[in-house]
Amino acid sequence: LWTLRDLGRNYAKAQSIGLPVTVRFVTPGGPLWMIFSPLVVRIATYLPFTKSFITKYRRGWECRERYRAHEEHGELFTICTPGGNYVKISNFDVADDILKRKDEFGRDLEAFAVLNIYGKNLATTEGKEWMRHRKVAAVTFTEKNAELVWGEALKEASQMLEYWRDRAKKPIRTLAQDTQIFSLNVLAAALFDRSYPFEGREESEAREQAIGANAKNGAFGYRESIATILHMIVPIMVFGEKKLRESWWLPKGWQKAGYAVANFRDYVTHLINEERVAIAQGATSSANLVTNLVRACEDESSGSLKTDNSTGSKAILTKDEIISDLFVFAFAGNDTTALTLAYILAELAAHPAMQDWISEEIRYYTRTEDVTRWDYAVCTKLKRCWAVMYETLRLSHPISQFVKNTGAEQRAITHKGRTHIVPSHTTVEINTPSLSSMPSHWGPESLEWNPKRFIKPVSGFEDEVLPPDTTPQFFPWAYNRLVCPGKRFSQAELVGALAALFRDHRVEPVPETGESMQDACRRVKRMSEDIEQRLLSEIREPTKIALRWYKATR
Ligand code: HEM
Repeated sequence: LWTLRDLGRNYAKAQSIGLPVTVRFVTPGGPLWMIFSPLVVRIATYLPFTKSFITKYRRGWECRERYRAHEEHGELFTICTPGGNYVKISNFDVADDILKRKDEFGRDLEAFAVLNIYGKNLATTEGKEWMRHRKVAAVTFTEKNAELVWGEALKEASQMLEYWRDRAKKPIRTLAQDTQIFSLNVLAAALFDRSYPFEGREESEAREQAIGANAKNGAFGYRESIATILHMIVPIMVFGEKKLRESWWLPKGWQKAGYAVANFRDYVTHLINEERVAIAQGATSSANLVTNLVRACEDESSGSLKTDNSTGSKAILTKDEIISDLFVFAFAGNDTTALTLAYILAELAAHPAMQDWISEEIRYYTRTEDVTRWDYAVCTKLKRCWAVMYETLRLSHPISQFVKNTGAEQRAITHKGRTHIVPSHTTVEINTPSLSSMPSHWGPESLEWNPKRFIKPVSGFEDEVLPPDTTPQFFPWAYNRLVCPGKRFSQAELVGALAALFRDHRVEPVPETGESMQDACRRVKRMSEDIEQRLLSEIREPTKIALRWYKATR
């Protein structure tokens, strides 16, 4: 009854906006629904007449429906739920207007509170506080750092390929978990300058058992800590670090998460102190993110080193804020890139001709198969690899919605000459899967995965033209003030991975019994675009994609 009362109230508010209204009986971001919806939806798949329920209620429906929901309800419409109203936007001008009015359509800080494990940071602040973090982030992600990422991505991807060819269980069904290990290792190098050899999940479990798994030490301490934190972020938020560590009655894995939080803090604190001493001694250092972040803060301070947590008069970030920002870089930078790489590889497996198309270009710019000799300058030359990355993000993006909130006041939105007043505390979501698939903008074949749409062929590789990576009509990394600080980082990582994997090798789906290769490709394409939203949007059943890597013959 309570739910129905809230739904009734919200319906009245939704109608006042003057946009078409559609009702959902559960709140998509409600914690209970987040936990139980996969189970509820799975049960529904076994029942008759549930197709429409599954289409609307399975989390991440926006990624599967793409522009079709807006075709049915209009470019702007309101979803009314018991927990609040959601205005969905699929119009470039309105989206642009909302993104520009950052102070009016701010972040839903409550939804982001989960990232405050180490205190407030770039992703969980607004206004002046956000500007302070943002200013430091802007000088932290340097081209030198992207170069470091490029080198590590090449190395890790070559090792991952070796694993897939020689050591992994065949056929390979671990695409999603392997790309996560890849991305975690690249992140370790970029953040801390620590290089880890690629190893499959089973290999690392065997190694852990051999050395006696302990979250507090071991050569892989940092990497395991961050992986554990990312995996257990919800229990960490609910119970807190101390309770997780001290509650014997909680599952062992949860206790381990408590130690992982402390472990990451100790590790980073140690590195920050080391860096501050290096600065005091005038030593030059590497371009990793810890170094860059600490140096950016020290440059702004009076020069006096602070090993305590005081802000002083000039230092821009305290030590805790530096730790929290580094954590959020790891959080924002790991799964986004890992999931994107999984999408890319699945799409490429389903489109063999595109593998040849990018390989041709990679071979043109790399004269040797020794990846350690591939200069960072090669990265921006591989336009076809960039096009593959763009096209995949266009159709399958790990962050499907730009979620904004009207905050304490009502806000006006103008659409096609009509002004709509959106009440206070209403969520406004820019629906990118719809914007990036509308046939009116992308053409009648908007749902086809075709990277060539991003390349203007002229004559020869050197003259091919690639559009910018962010415009108001295509913004996988957001744009203007909100642009992702890790944009270059992720581009170097993804293009590096593609170059190392596809120069001399190809991947193909392993057909099921009685299935032709063509049908297997179609199935893999379908599965790679069957997306479900967990924390981010990801392939719903990645283990059902079976792959095989082989050396290309020429
Ligand atoms: C394919 C990979 C990636 C994609 C598609 C991506 C996309 C985005 C987008 C769209 C936003 C804006 C979100 C919003 O305003 O609601 C964002 C923000 C952010 N991204 Fe990325 N990102 C990627 C990789 C990375 C990496 C590798 C890092 C860091 C190592 C990173 C760090 C961040 C941070 C810290 C923010 C928040 C910025 C702020 O609040 O000012 N991202 N990203």
